[in-house]
Amino acid sequence: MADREKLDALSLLREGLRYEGTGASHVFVILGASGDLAKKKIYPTLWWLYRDGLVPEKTYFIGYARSKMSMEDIRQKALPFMKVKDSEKQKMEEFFKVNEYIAGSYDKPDGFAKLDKAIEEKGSCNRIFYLALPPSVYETVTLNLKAGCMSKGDKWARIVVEKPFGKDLESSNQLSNHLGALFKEEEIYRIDHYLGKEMVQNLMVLRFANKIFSPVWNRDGIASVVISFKEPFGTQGRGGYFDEFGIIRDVMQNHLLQILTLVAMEKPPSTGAEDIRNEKVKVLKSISQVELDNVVLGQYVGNPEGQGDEKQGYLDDPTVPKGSATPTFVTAVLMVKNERWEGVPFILRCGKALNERKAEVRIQFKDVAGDIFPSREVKRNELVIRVQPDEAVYLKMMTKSPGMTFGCEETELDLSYKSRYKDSKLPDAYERLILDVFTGSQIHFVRSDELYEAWRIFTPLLHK
Ligand SMILES: NC(=O)C1=CN([C@@H]2O[C@H](COP(=O)(O)OP(=O)(O)OC[C@H]3O[C@@H](n4cnc5c(N)ncnc54)[C@H](OP(=O)(O)O)[C@@H]3O)[C@@H](O)[C@H]2O)C=CC1
Ligand SMILES: O=C1O[C@H](COP(=O)(O)O)[C@@H](O)[C@H](O)[C@H]1O
Repeated sequence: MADREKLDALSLLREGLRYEGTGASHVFVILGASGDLAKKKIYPTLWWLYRDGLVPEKTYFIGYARSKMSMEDIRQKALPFMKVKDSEKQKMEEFFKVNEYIAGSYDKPDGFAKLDKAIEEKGSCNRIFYLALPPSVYETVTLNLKAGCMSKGDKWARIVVEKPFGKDLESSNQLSNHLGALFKEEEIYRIDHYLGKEMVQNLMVLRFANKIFSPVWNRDGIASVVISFKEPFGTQGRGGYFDEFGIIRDVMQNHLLQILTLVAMEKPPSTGAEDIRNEKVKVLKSISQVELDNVVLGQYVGNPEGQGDEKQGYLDDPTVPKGSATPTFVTAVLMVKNERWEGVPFILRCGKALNERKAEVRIQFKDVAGDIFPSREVKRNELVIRVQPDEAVYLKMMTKSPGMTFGCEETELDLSYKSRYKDSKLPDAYERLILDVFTGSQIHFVRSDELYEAWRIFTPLLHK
């Protein structure tokens, strides 16, 4: 991490923890520590934050799951994803010294009593519980946490929940009601990792810190908005999970819809979490349920002439049930029915096993009225925000073809991060979000009413 960014993150950390007294220790508990997300994302992220001095002093980490494993086993599973340099080996040893693992069940209190005892041994501390678990066990686990593992005295506890937050409006409401009965909203951190991505976070700055965009950011200036996500690989053995959920629940209802809200919302009164989330909810409320007529669904098939994985269709994955009709691709048109956006289509598209990895937002502006150029070459302006790979913002615009000619041509005003910010290393989305959990910032987390609206928009389609 570049020095400037590290300083910013450190000041954020200090700011967030300012009122908690010095020397308060923190315990970060990973429930489901034996699993895929834990090894690929959570342990590596905790290590990067620890390595960069971005967790509070005296922070301890406890893994919890049913499997009889040792901390050494967990370490071996996570190491391939941790990107440890030779020069960091000593620091990594220190990191694992403040890690431990406890085996226990999810549905009985004994394991949670053991967990609480292990936390208590660290002294009076703030507690973060990260549910890296299948949603089927959220209810029992949170009941047990509430009953036996909450912080004491003036210390806080925060619960981090991974998507999927339910399967439709009804199941999501059930989960929300359950969590709402146990914890206050400010204790619940619903992660949508797209909210931790650099260019998704940049949307608000681009929109609200640039005078040039505000007069045209509406139905008078914009013809359409396309938000897309493409991945070049298929289910890769995650077919069991994916087939139950499908691409709409996996990507569109959460990641793409979150991006849409940031593109379409009104300017919030401040950058406070509640102000921003209030505006996001207002936009969602203006979106009507998606109609089947406005949707195209697809499922990838194998290419017999392709290379390697390309030969495999969705139904060739042994973890996918035979004959499944689960979509792996979807395009849907959403309309935001308010004064700013009436008539502007928001086209969301996402798919697995496509030709490339790309996520981007394309804002297409309207035609220039009364084109005076004889060649009729004038094309619409387009503002593209490339989320990944190679973060960039570029504006497609017309310019005079250089030289004697008076013709026009399309060109780009290009802000590519690789060339403009050569020395910056952008943190991973999970790094930002876990740091936010420590500092208590919910700006980039999903509030329960946002979730309600998101499911309202997609549930009828999903049921069809
Ligand atoms: N993996 C990923 O890339 C991503 C995952 N997520 C979400 O994160 C959460 C965790 O995902 P992931 O790590 O892949 O899941 P896993 O299937 O790896 O499950 C995590 C752990 O939970 C326990 N577990 C698994 N199945 C059950 C079950 N049926 N009943 C009780 N316990 C079970 C296992 O631990 P043990 O048996 O030791 O108790 C397992 O190691 C999920 O909500 C997922 O949707 C979100 C984004 C990406
Ligand atoms: O949440 C999910 O996101 C990933 C894509 O994340 P990215 O950060 O690599 O773009 C997707 O592969 C997965 O199916 C989905 O559950």
